[in-house]
Amino acid sequence: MAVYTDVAAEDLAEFLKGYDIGELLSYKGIAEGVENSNFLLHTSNGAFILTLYEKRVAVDDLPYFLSLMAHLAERGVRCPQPARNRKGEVYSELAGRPAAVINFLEGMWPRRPNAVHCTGVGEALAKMHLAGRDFPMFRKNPLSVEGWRPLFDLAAPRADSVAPGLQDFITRELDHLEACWPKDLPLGVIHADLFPDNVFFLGDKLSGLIDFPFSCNDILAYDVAICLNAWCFETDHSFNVTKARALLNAYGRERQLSEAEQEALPLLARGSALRFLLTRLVDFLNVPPGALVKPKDPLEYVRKLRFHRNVASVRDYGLTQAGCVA
Ligand SMILES: Nc1ncnc2c1ncn2[C@@H]1O[C@H](COP(=O)(O)OP(=O)(O)OP(=O)(O)O)[C@@H](O)[C@H]1O
Ligand SMILES: N[C@@H](CCO)C(=O)O
Repeated sequence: MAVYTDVAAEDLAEFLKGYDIGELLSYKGIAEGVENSNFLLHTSNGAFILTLYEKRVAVDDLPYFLSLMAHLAERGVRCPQPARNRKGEVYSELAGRPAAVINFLEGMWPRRPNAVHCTGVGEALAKMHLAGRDFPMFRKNPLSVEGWRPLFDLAAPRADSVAPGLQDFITRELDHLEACWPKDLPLGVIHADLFPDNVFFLGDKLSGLIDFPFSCNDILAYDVAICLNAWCFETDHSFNVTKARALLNAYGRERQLSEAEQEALPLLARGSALRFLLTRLVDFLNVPPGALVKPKDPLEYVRKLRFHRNVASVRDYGLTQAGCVA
């Protein structure tokens, strides 16, 4: 359960007096997520989510992703909206952390994603990329290729305690990706963490996207690669090409991937696998004492990375050749 920071009832009640969202009736910590502390609030006006932003979220970045959520919603992308307090601010401070209240989104994230879910996420991702084209703010991705080595430095000395040879494996991968990372692919606003637990469905119909603190400006196809990793592998670690084809097809119907983007997919997927391997490894080695959180398995992403290293062409992702979908 991700509650790193506890909130006393009287502090929360005081904090909520600054908002016009009703009287606090109840609240509880949410048993999901690993990054931030989340609480479900019930007030006399309905249900809300309170987030206290933790280590990976800089206060200066809050206006970017809270404004992005408003921008996307105005363009038809379903996502929660930040509430404004009586001073007009979308975030303020609670229990010593930056905190925001957003509206509760109906739906459930899929515990066992199928090809229909993958179609939904491919379509929603492309629509988000298109809706982000006129978003005026800019945020560089701190977890893109330049950010990986500093992250690795935090974990390298203890990496082999997680799996023998891991330090060497990551070093070689990092050297390769830093040398070959693509420079000329289309850029835009990306979600950067669109995992199944961040996409809600009502039945088979996608009801919304959540969790924007990693959103930033980066290579659009990198976001597609993140989704391939997050949605298209089975629990036995095998790659499911039917799901990948569904995701890529649906994405392509809204925003066609260029030939260069398709050719770069295996490399982008390797990079995305390394990014999540590294953040998971750092978290695994540094669980804060007393935090109610179950760290995610870094080695899952070693397996995914190995898969992409052996990908010979985009056919392995369900694409017949650049520009055509099988
Ligand atoms: N707007 C919302 N409406 C309904 N439930 C929400 C909403 N936002 C968050 N949740 C609930 O809180 C859980 C954790 O939220 P979230 O994924 O944002 O946590 P996180 O720790 O910031 O992220 P993560 O570990 O996925 O990066 C979600 O799985 C969901 O159950
Ligand atoms: N989605 C991430 C955690 C939040 O960034 C992971 O599964 O490693």
